[in-house]
Amino acid sequence: MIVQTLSETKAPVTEQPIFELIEVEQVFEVPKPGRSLFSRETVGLRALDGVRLNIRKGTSLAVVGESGSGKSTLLRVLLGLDRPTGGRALYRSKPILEGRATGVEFARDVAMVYQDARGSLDPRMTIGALIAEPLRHFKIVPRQDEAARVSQLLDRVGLPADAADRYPSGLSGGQVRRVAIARALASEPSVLVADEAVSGLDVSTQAQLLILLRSLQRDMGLTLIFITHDLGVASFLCEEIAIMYLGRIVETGPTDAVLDAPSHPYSAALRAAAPQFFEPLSEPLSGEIPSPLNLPAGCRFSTRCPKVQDNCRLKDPQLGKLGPRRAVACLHPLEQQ
Ligand SMILES: Nc1ncnc2c1ncn2[C@@H]1O[C@H](COP(=O)(O)OP(=O)(O)OP(=O)(O)O)[C@@H](O)[C@H]1O
Repeated sequence: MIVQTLSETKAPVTEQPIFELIEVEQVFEVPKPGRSLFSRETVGLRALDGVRLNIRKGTSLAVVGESGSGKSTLLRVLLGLDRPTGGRALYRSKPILEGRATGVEFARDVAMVYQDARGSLDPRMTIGALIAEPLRHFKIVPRQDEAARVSQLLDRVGLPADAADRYPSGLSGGQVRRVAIARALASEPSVLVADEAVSGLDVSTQAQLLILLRSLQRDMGLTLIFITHDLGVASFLCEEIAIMYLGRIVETGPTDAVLDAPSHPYSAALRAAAPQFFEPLSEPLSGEIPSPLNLPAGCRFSTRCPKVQDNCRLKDPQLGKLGPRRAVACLHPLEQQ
């Protein structure tokens, strides 16, 4: 099987991506392991390493990977919370700036639903005031129309209008997530970024929230970027998937195609580890993800890969095109049926 590197491939022209990550690196200086108490020696921890990703406008993308694979770091770069130490991160073809410098337009257009929804809401404010806050901040509607817009937003996320007078402490976990979604939608964003937005809830509440998020994404034409550990969630919610391992994207493409016939052994192992959704195809993953302070030589998955071959320990595979909208970083990708 021939795998070209992306830079060699002339992809057919599609719509302009809303986000582009070009060889993005994020290196954190951390205390050197085993240093003496008084030493200030540091080493670079490569949380993101040569990440290349185009996110098309209006798509839904799941970013999946084990703990420590770099999902949250990627998200912080996309949100302009951290500036990458290398490469380029673009939003609508312009560099993403950091913090306040991202500007009002970016803050309005790219909304976030945090994993800790309850913690992200001020417990002293009513739900109505919490949702009105971004309406006012971004001057979305005149003051006299705020209450009506709050009711509309509550209705859109499946909460009754009288929820506006309640406080976060009076709501269930699922209801609080709905409030966080309503608040994110208040600024009329075109991008919604959600970090494990349905984790830690019972299965039926999770299902209701996933149905809500899917209908919002489709009806409003939102670009949805969804971070999750759960392949079942990714497959239900997202048209596209990017699978991360140790700071790299190792496989990306349409979710159904990737999950039906994974090309990277890591993707296959993740799928095999989700028996509630899939028939096991290959052996589940064994061992821990290595430390990013001590990256394996060659392919970084080589220490755990059931298909490892000699050259995998020597050569570091780059993400290469595998077909239309599909790419994989593996020297010996699994054969596609
Ligand atoms: N501010 C930081 N300083 C130092 N190291 C960091 C920092 N943020 C993240 N890291 C390290 O970068 C690597 C990637 O972390 P990240 O939180 O992005 O992973 P993740 O895939 O989101 O994990 P999880 O699913 O557990 O949230 C980890 O080794 C983590 O310890």
